[in-house]
Amino acid sequence: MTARKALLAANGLRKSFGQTHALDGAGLTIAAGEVLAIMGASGSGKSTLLHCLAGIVRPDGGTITYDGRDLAGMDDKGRSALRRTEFGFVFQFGQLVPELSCLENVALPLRLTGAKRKPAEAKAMEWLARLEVDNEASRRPGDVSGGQAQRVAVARALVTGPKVVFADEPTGALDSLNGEKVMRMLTEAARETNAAVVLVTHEPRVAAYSDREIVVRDGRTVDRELVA
Ligand SMILES: Nc1ncnc2c1ncn2[C@@H]1O[C@H](COP(=O)(O)OP(=O)(O)OP(=O)(O)O)[C@@H](O)[C@H]1O
Repeated sequence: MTARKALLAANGLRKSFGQTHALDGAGLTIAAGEVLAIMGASGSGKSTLLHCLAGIVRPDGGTITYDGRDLAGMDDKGRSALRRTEFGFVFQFGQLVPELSCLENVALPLRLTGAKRKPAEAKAMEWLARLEVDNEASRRPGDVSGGQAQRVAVARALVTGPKVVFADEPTGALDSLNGEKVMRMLTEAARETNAAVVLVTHEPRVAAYSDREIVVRDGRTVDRELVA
């Protein structure tokens, strides 16, 4: 457990899909700026836990508090506003809009919160440069490599200055060299901006970029240090 104040805290989370109990009492805390890895076997409930924490899925039971607010009890509108303004997302595949250029993709979250095109694209360009993909700015996601596309996705997740970045197997489709580069850049940028990162992965090498690891087993969470 961390001694720092929790930014995001979940307790006793339960979520079922029909007869499947995906979450069965899961809980965790994450502090501002902390990088937390959620590990566990396939089907153990990692993604469901991340989706609940990010306000994408509403749990059947349990509590989620984000920055003093009751996230689990918020309506769809409140949760979607929170996702737009406070959270960033990096998934394994498909999060970039194929019809837009890499630059337009990174500028999009800013445009959705009302920014004008020029300042949004200027800021997007800064983030593309930071992730070393500014040369791909005018290309479409389908015309760049998988590793480059994932770095564009990281730029898009961070451009709004989120408090929490949710990353679900962000390196799952990459070879190990590109995976390490994405992880290094994601965690460095998050640390510089004091964003917390909730990282779902089954790869120890990816989890090694975190400050702390928890393991999900049959829908329950266990601190890695307590696992034999
Ligand atoms: N939308 C859904 N409908 C039905 N069952 C679901 C749904 N989402 C998850 N499940 C089930 O809930 C359980 C937990 O799934 P979850 O995706 O959270 O596991 P995971 O640990 O992320 O797995 P993986 O590492 O394979 O992605 C699994 O048995 C899964 O089949």
